[in-house]
Amino acid sequence: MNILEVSQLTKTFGGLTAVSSVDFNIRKGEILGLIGPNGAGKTTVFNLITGIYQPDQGDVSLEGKSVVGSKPHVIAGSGIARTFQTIRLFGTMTVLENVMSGQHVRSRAGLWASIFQSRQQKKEEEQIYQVAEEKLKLAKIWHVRNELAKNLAYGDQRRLEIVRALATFPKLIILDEPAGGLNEQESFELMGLIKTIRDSGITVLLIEHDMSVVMNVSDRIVVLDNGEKIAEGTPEEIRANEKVIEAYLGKQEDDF
Ligand SMILES: Nc1ncnc2c1ncn2[C@@H]1O[C@H](COP(=O)(O)OP(=O)(O)OP(=O)(O)O)[C@@H](O)[C@H]1O
Repeated sequence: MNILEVSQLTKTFGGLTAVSSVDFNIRKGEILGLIGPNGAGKTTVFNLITGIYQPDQGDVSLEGKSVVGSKPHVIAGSGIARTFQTIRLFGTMTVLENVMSGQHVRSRAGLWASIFQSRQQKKEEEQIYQVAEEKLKLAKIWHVRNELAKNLAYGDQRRLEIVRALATFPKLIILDEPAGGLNEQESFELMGLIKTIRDSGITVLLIEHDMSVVMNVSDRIVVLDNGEKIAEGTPEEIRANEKVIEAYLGKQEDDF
């Protein structure tokens, strides 16, 4: 069963076709890797899925319902969470506060309730705390919950970003280059976290340059080149695919 379906997706910028009639599906519960050499169209696809760009043609549907035309916050609210290439944490808040603040937008207690600290609000506050605790433990950064986010090691900051996204109960999480800037050990830990997320029932779309990470964690991989899908398959199939090898050899041999 598919959670997300991308069909005939096309986006042009002036005379340049950044994404051209791209089709792929993400199955419920899988880790799908989206890769391609520089300028292949990965970021554009990502922006089309999350509603930052509108496609010129084609469709994106979440659980059978088109999200094209919806604002990014509406798409986020319908169950697609994302992380950013650059870190966007609240540096002067603690780790725990960063996660809890992300969930407050979803809490139901209104203005009167907050003024009078109703029982309902206390209950919600407790639930928010419990979710934050559970997700921080999952990402193995619970022990630094009282540190300011800006004081965390780089790898932990990236994990915290993922936790913030997880705490909004997404059906699908899109990770945008999560291994960027990580050292080998941190990348290894990240791979473990991505698999743990999938095992907890959340579908993952992974957009990533680091080929060893993509090959290691993805159940399936979609490859873009010059805005077009050139291959789709298991990591083994992709590794042996002539078109993929050619696309990478022409551009960034070292990555492959
Ligand atoms: N806002 C924009 N305006 C004009 N051209 C754009 C815009 N965004 C992307 N492009 C162009 O579209 C093509 C695809 O770019 P995109 O950023 O989606 O590729 P990418 O696969 O994410 O590349 P990278 O791995 O380098 O981030 C490139 O030729 C790029 O220059």
